[in-house]
Amino acid sequence: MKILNVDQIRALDESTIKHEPIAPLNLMERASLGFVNWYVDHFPATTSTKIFCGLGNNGGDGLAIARLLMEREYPVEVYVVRYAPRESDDFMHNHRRLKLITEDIKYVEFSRDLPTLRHNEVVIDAILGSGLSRPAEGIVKATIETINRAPATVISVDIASGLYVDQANQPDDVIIEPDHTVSFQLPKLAFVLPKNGKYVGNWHLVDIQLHKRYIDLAPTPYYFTQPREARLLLHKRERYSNKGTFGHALLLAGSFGKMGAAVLSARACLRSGVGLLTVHVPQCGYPILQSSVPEAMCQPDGHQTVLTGTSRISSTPPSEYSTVGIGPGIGKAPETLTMLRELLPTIKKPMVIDADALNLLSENRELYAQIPKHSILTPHPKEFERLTKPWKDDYEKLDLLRDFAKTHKLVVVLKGAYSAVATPDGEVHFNATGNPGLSTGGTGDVLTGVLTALLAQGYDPVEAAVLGVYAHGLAGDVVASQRGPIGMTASDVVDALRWE
Ligand SMILES: NC(=O)C1=CN([C@@H]2O[C@H](COP(=O)(O)OP(=O)(O)OC[C@H]3O[C@@H](n4cnc5c(N)ncnc54)[C@H](O)[C@@H]3O)[C@@H](O)[C@H]2O)[C@H](O)CC1
Ligand SMILES: [K+]
Repeated sequence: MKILNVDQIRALDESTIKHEPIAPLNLMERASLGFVNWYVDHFPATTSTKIFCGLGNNGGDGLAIARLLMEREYPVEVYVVRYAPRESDDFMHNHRRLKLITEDIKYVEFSRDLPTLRHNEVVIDAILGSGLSRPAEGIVKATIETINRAPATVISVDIASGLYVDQANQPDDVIIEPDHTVSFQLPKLAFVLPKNGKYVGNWHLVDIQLHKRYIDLAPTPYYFTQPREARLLLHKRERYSNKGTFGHALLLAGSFGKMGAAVLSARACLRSGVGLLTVHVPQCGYPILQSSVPEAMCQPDGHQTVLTGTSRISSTPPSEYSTVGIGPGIGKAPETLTMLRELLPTIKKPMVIDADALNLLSENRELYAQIPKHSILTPHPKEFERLTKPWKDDYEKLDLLRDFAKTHKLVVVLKGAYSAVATPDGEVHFNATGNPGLSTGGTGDVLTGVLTALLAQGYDPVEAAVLGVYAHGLAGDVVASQRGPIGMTASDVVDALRWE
């Protein structure tokens, strides 16, 4: 599913009006009805509902929503925040329609006009929508502050008032902090950026049949992966396949005290359909890996506690495996850096690079050019900062991410809420699955194992990253639903991986 920018959203609106064709007022009615259907599904008709409307089309939506809820006998109060002398045409039209069914529309010009908001009521925020062009001030600001202080449940129409659709807010901007955002048809970039969490709440999309052809043709680097889209990437397993069909992966992982990372990664790799797996570990890890992951072959390093290289031990060079995954628990010993230095130029296929392998790279940036093109890197934000440089907000981080992936022709999975998969072409695919329970030790090692397995099976690296991140997050969601997010461990996530 595409994520469009604010100009495209406006043009999509116009394109729908022109091509369907539909009168703007009827499109507003359709959007408002979509919101109301969602609302009716979530809140009973006894819910005391206060709707705050601005003077533009977001406010127009609010007025239409008020009328539609009144028709359904919800106890509704309407507050129009009068911050400017002019209203939009569709606002005015809906204002007239609402006045036909109620005399009781309240106007907020000064703070004293604001009502007291209680915990057992719902506030619908229809003050400002995608038309936001400057920070909230004056009575708009005072209204937003009053709503944010209130114990009421808050639901924003389309987007929280004060939040920009696709550009950074300033730290002192006043923005609604909703419990839910009910938006129209397509997600907005602001919804998937981690720092905006409290300005978005739980977000939901209602389909208002905007012009499909416009959406299909609209150029955008940003996508939100829906479950259906991720599942389409899954390869079917042929009936007459054998373990050779699914590749032979080499995983370089572990060091003294960090063998758990190797075990988790290996187990995840095997649970993700790899045909054969060889794990290269320091000698101290040999009995650990052999006994805890009997399905994997184990190759001990020449060194007791850290990884130094495969060449003295094995006659099969890493380049002969279907793919190589490196990083979980390897530490940053000088010998391990030497190994990485020697390894990278020999690998001609995309590989998976994680954790301390990324840290070693960031401390030796001349190695970036040696990373096989289209390899998958899986940094968390701190690791990504080390690979690049600090950023001032999520939008700058996103630019850095796209730039880095494009410049080095890599697939970069920036982990976090809505993990972002950046492609060598400069696209970014935001992932829908996952929950805060995944912020626990070892889940990153699990992801490395998953991605290594997918590359070994011949998945295209971008598809592997999108599908792998989706499946990993989904496994986390399954665990969270069964035992709650707090007690979740990385081993649980491995066991919950499913491919169907
Ligand atoms: N695209 C769709 O899918 C549909 C969207 N709808 C709704 O329309 C709004 C966008 O409406 P618009 O009139 O363009 O903008 P706003 O209502 O957000 O703002 C009105 C107006 O206010 C001015 N303004 C901007 N910033 C401020 C500020 N900080 N303080 C005061 N005033 C400000 C500016 O001049 C704006 O033009 C969208 O969100 C949906 O809710 C349609 O109803 C249906 C289809
Ligand atoms: K709003």
